[in-house]
Amino acid sequence: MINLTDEKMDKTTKKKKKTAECCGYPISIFFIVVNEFCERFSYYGMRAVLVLYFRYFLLWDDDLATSIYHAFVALCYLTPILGAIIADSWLGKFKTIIYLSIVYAIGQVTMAISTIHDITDANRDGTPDNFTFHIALSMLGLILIALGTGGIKPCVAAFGGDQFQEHQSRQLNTFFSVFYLCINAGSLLSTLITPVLRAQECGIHTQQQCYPLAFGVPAVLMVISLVVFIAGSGMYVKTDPEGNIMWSVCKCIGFAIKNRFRHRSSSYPKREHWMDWANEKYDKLLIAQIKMVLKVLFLYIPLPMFWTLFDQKGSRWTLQATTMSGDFGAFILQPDQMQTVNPILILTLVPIMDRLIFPLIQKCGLNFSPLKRMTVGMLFAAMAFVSAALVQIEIDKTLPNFPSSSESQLKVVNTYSTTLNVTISPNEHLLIESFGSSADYVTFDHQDITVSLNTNPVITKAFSLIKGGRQTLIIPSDPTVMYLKEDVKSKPREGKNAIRFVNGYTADLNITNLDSIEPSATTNYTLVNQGKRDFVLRHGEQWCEFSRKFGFGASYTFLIPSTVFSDDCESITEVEDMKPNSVHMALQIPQYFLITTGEVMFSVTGLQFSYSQAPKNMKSVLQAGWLCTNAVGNIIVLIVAELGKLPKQWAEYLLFASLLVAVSIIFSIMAYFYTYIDPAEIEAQVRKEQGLEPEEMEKETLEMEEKDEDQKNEQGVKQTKI
Ligand SMILES: C[C@H](N)C(=O)N1CCC[C@H]1C(=O)O
Repeated sequence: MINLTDEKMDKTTKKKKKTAECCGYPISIFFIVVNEFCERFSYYGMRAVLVLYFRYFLLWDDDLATSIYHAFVALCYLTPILGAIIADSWLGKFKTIIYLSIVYAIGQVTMAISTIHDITDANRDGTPDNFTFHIALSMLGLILIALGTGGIKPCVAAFGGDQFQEHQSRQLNTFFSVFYLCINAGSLLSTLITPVLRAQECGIHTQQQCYPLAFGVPAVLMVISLVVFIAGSGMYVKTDPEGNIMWSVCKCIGFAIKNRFRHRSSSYPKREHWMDWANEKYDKLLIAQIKMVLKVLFLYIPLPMFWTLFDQKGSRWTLQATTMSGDFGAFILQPDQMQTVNPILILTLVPIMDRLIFPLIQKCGLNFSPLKRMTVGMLFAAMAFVSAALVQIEIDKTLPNFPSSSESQLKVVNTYSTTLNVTISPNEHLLIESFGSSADYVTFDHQDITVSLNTNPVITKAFSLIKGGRQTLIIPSDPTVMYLKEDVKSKPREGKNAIRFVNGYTADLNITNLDSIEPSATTNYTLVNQGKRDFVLRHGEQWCEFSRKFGFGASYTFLIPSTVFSDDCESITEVEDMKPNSVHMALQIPQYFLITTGEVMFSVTGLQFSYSQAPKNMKSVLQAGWLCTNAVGNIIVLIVAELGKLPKQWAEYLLFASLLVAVSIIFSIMAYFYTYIDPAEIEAQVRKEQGLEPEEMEKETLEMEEKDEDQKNEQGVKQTKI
C-alpha cells in the first residue's frame, strides 16, 4: 500500500521512481556498467583479431581485409539510429537492450563457428575446403554483431542516465566517466587477451591458429553481459516509449517544411523558427522537443572530423609504428600493441581530469563548459597529429631512399670464387669481393642496362630493370647465369624482418621452414619476427645450425658458401638490404597522450552533453546522433585511404591537424551561439503556455494514470513500474 502511494507521488510530481542507492548512486547502475564492460570486451576483443582472420584464414588481400574491416566499424556506428528508433518509439530502452543483445550474442557465436576450419576441411590439410561457407557465415555474424552492438549502444548510455534523479546531476556526470572507464577497461583487457588466444594452436584434425577461441571468448562475454543486465532487472527505472515518436517527428518536420513553402510570399509574417510553421497542426510540446534535438544535431555537423583523426590510430599510426623499434629493454612491444596505450591512458586520465584538472579549472573561476571542453579536445587531437608529423620527419631521416615510380634500383651480390669488377652501362663501376655485395643500391633513371664482368673471357649480359622497383643482381658460382631477383621496396609489415638465402653450396639445401633450395638459387623472402631466430641447414646427413638476432623492419640476404658444413655455418655472410628501424616507438607516446587527453575532453563530455540536452522521450535518438559522428568519421578514413596519400606522410599528418584546427574554430563559433537548456524545464514551460498549470498537469496525469492502472488491473495485466 505504502509503495503504491510512493509510486503515485512520484508520478504526480513527474519525478522518477527512486531506486535503492549506495553512496548516493542508484545500485542499478552497477549492473549497467558491468554490462558495458563485458560488451566492450566482446566488441574490441573480436575487432582485435578480425583483420588477421580476414587476411590469414579467409586469405583476403590487405586492401580487401582493411576495407571490410573499416566498413564493419562504420556500420557498428550507424546502427545506433535503428536501436534508438526501436527504443524511443516502440520497445523502450530496457527491452531493446535485451532483444538486441540476444541478436549480438547470436552474431558472436555465428562468427566463432565460422572460424572452425575443421567444419569444411574434409581433406584434413589444415585449410578450409569451402571458403564460401566460411565467408557467408562470418558476414552473417558480422551483420548481426553490428546490429547488436550499434543498436544497444545509444540505449545503454541513455538507460544508465535514466537511473538518476533530477537532483543527482553531479553523480550523473561521474556515471558517464565511470561508464567510459568500463568501456576502456573492457577494451584494454580484450585487446591484450584475444591476440594471445589466437596465437594458440587448436583443431580436431589439424592444429591451426585458434581463431575459434579468440572469437569464442568474446561470444561468452556477450552472453555474460546479457545475464548481468537481466540480473539487475528488478532495480531499474524503466521509462516507457511514448508511441511512435520518430514517425511523429518526421511528419511534424515534413509539415513545417511544406507549410513554410506554401507561405513563402513576403506578405506572410515571419516566424521565430522554421519549425514554428508546424504550429497549425502539431502539439507545441512536440515542436519544442524537435527544436531542442535539431539544435544539438546541427552542432554535431563538424564533429566527425575528430573521429577521422582518432580512428587513424589503428591504421596510419600502427603503420608508422612498423617503421620504429619496439625494444623497451624489459619487454618488446609489437607495432599493433602500441594501440593499447590509448585505453591505458584513458584509465589514468579520466580520474585525473575528473578529480583534479576540471575542479582546479573551476576553482580558478574559469567557466569550462562542455562545448568548450569539446573544442579543447579537438585541439589536443590536432596537436597529436603535429606530434605524429614530427616523429615521421625523424623516421624519414632513417628510412632507405626508395626509388620513385620512374626510377629503378640495383644492388649486386657476388657468390663467385674471386673478387669481380662489375661494369653497369653506361658508367657504373663496382668492385665486389667474393661473397660480398655492393655497398648500397645504385639508382637508375632508365630500365635497360648492360652488365660486364671482368672474368676471362669477359661476360656481358643485358637486363631490363623494374620501374619503381628494387632488385639484386645475383652472380652465382657460374657467372654466365647471373640473374636478377626482386627485393622488398618498403618496410616489411608489422615490424617483421624479410630474409632470404642464396645457395652457394654445390648441392640442394634444406633450411628450417623454407622449401628446398637448389645450388646457385635464391629463396623468396620469408618474414621473421624480432628476436633471436635459429635456422638449421641440411644436406643429407650433414647439417649445421645458424643463429641470428633480429631487430625491427630490416631485410637481409644470407650468402651460403660451399664451405658451410665444414665450418659449422660460421662462413654464412649477411648482406643488409634494409637497415633495422632505429627510431624508438616510445616517441609515439606523446601523440597517444595528446589524442587520449583530447578523447577524454571530447568523447566523455559529448556523451554527457548528448544525454543532458535531449528531451526525455528522445534521449536514445540523440545518443545515436552522437555515435553517428563516429560512423561518418570512419567513412571519411575509408575515403581518404582509397584516395591515396600525399607523397610525404608527415605532410598528410599536418594537413589533418590543420583541418581539425579549422573545424574546431567553426565548432567554437557554433558553440558560442548555443544556449544550454534544461529540457525538463522547457517542457514544463510549454505545458504551462498551453494552459496546463503544474497542479492541473499533476492532477491530469494522476487521473489518467489511475484510469490506466484500473484498466490494467481489471484486465489482470501485471503493472510495469515507471
Ligand atoms: C577505446 C576508445 N578509447 C573508446 O573508448 N571509444 C572509441 C569510440 C568511442 C569509445 C567507445 O565507446 O568504444
